[in-house]
Amino acid sequence: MNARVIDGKAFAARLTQDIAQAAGDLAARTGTRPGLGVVLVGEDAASQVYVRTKTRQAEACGFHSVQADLAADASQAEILAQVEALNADPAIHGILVQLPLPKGIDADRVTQAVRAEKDVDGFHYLNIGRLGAGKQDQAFVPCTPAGCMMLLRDALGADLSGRHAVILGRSNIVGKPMAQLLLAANCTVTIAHSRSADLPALCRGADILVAAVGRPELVRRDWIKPGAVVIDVGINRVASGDKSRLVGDVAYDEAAAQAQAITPVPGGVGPMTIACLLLNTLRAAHRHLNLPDPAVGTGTAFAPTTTETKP
Ligand SMILES: Nc1nc2c(c(=O)[nH]1)N[C@@H](CN(C=O)c1ccc(C(=O)N[C@@H](CCC(=O)O)C(=O)O)cc1)CN2
Ligand SMILES: [Mg+2]
Repeated sequence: MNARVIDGKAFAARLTQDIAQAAGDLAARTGTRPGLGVVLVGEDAASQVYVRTKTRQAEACGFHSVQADLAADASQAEILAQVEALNADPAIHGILVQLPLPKGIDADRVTQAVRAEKDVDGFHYLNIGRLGAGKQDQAFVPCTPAGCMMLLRDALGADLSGRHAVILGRSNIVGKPMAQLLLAANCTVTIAHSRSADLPALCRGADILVAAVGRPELVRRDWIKPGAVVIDVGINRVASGDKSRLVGDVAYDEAAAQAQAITPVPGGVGPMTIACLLLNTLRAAHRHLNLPDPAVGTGTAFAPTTTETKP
């Protein structure tokens, strides 16, 4: 088999265009531009790139955007004061604090300080709870899993019912919310992690395999059921001669020989994370104005299935 490449970069570009259009419509109708506030602490090179991309793309969509850069040795009180200032700013509808935060800072304390209605990362316990209770339409869903769902539906169609989804990794940012979203889509869900017995055998049972463990090329050819769809969330920088290159959690060439469809790294899930952040910010602005969520991200290729609520 030669897998179809799921082009997350192109998908994200189309979605971002729709977001820009909807932001323009909102501004014309109400005079309100969606506002995004980003907090960056320290000088982690990758975080600087991600934050710059978020701010640049928000502005390209016509959003108002504010970026607060704090020194690596900023105190927890200083970071919390910055979050409070954005919470209080009526022009800001969405706030994110870029992770990871420097050692010594209580990341939970900081992420929980973001008001739930501005929590466009979906990290606030209220949003986590809404998602867990099957109320994702009222929640902000974390951006990476939201993007993975869109790519999955693009590959497999809107109805994922009955598929066996295996998620490698149980992080709060990806693995756990991904499990909730797949469950809401009526998949049978297995979460596998570092303590699970026989990871290759668990993965071989997957119609949908989502790898999010941060271990370069952990998933090999014989971990993949022929015809599976593979979503690679890993972004690992590895040495390559005297340079470095990015690889996912999946050995790409090996997996592409087995799978029906696969996301590349780079150019797969990563760009979707940023597009979904913009979409959450657009939704936050609509909710702030008591308007229904915009019909962006809900077209055929984006459409969620009805959630089965019976046990
Ligand atoms: N507050 C948050 N912090 C972090 C999140 C998040 O969603 N919210 N996710 C990651 C980092 N991240 C966004 O913040 C992110 C990571 C990667 C990409 C991306 O587009 N990657 C490219 C490759 C980039 C490269 O060359 O290095 C790709 O995969 O094509 C976007 C966003 C942790 N922190
Ligand atoms: Mg990627």
